[in-house]
Amino acid sequence: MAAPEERPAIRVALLGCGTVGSEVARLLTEQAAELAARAGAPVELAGIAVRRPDKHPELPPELLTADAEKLVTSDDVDVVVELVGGIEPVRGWLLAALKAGKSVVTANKALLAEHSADLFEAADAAGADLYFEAAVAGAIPLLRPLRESLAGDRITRVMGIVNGTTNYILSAMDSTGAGYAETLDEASRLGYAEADPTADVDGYDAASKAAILASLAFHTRVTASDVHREGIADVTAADLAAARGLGRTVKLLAICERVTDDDGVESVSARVHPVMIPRSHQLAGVGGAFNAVYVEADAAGELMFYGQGAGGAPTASAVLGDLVAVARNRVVAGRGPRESAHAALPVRPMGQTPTRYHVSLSVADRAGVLAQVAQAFADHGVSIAAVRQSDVGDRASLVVVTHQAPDAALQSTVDEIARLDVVHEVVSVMRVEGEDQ
Ligand SMILES: NC(=O)c1ccc[n+]([C@@H]2O[C@H](COP(=O)([O-])OP(=O)(O)OC[C@H]3O[C@@H](n4cnc5c(N)ncnc54)[C@H](O)[C@@H]3O)[C@@H](O)[C@H]2O)c1
Ligand SMILES: N[C@@H](CCO)C(=O)O
Ligand code: NA
Repeated sequence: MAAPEERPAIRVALLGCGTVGSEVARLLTEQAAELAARAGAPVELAGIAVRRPDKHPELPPELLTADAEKLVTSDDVDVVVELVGGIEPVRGWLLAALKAGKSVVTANKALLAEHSADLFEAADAAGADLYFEAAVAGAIPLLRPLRESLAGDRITRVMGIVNGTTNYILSAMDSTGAGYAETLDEASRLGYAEADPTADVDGYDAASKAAILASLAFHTRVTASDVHREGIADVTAADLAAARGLGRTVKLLAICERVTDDDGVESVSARVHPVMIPRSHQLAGVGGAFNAVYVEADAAGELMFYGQGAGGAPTASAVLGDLVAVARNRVVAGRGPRESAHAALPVRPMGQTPTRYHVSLSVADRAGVLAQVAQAFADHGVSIAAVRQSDVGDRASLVVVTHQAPDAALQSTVDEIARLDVVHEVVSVMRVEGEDQ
């Protein structure tokens, strides 16, 4: 076999040269010799598509174009690296590239969470590769472990912090005691939240990632619309104070589970919502903009993946890893893993998903109140795990933590409790994960 530098180069079309793309372009140039040695052939930029080429004096003008559509099907291109983001027009470009036999590396979780089936089909038909490690948890190697290293195991659960912006905000609210709006303003001022933080704070970003994780973990097509989504905008300083009182904290978690019902029928549940977890839980110690994901599998047991989930260079690391994998496959005329959706499990609605609740109430401090509250739980078939009462003047603060019950039963219980005359205020309602110490 010829030396790597003597083999025909793998030619790369880079779409987008912003936060992540500019780091990919830099590393491709600076590490050209090492990348060639690892891939088995030189990996070279054939073109870079950006919205405004005149705004990029730092890039070689002969590589720049505003016409991504034309670049992706050019005969001179083997691999398309997409770092533009969003669904249209990117979906059309990538389908055209795959149909033309180009392999695709992308960091685009929004696109993959909606359209990975079409993209994989196009890749399969043309014998091309589709890699997307950077789309979930940035630099952290997580998707390839799920697709490859754990392909022989049976995964039962994937749970973690997959959005750095919301983790930063919740960590700050926990340490300062400040409210949500105030903390979001501060995060924006410091550059930890984007100008439009909607996709992060309302949980859309995490829900896309949950869909991708559930699809890979359970060999089932799961799209973003299958994921139950709640963001952090309704998390209050009172919620964090209630959590603190119980030795817990609040995190926005993506939780993907294989659920088996009493008849042995399996389904998949995927959800994103704020959760109270014990401070002793390893995810509680994940602060600031970091990401961490737990994977539980039958044979492997528990695995934890931790690191930087965003940022130009960390995300570019994952993109370049994929690019080397794709280049290696090209050099030996092979292919990476295809879509694995053979299990085709049904997706369980949130209402039927077993969860546990923490409910903090301000109630009248008189005989029979606790009995009325307990009766509401009993009426909905919800079993109570712990109750704590403390007196505050003529009122009492009542904290109830439940055992697992269908989420819909827990919701109806809380609705009924809120209507009881003896309940002055529902101070905080939140799902809980992890054992109490
Ligand atoms: N920034 C991060 O930390 C991070 C982390 C993980 C994944 N991602 C994903 O990576 C992708 C890129 O993110 P980013 O932060 O680098 O975005 P960015 O906004 O910094 O860069 C986007 C780039 O796309 C180009 N572009 C936009 N429209 C175009 C068009 N019509 N034709 C050609 N070029 C066009 C822009 O010129 C710009 O260079 C997104 O899918 C994002 O979700 C980003
Ligand atoms: N906006 C995302 C970037 C990584 O996908 C975050 O805050 O984690
Ligand atoms: Na990753």
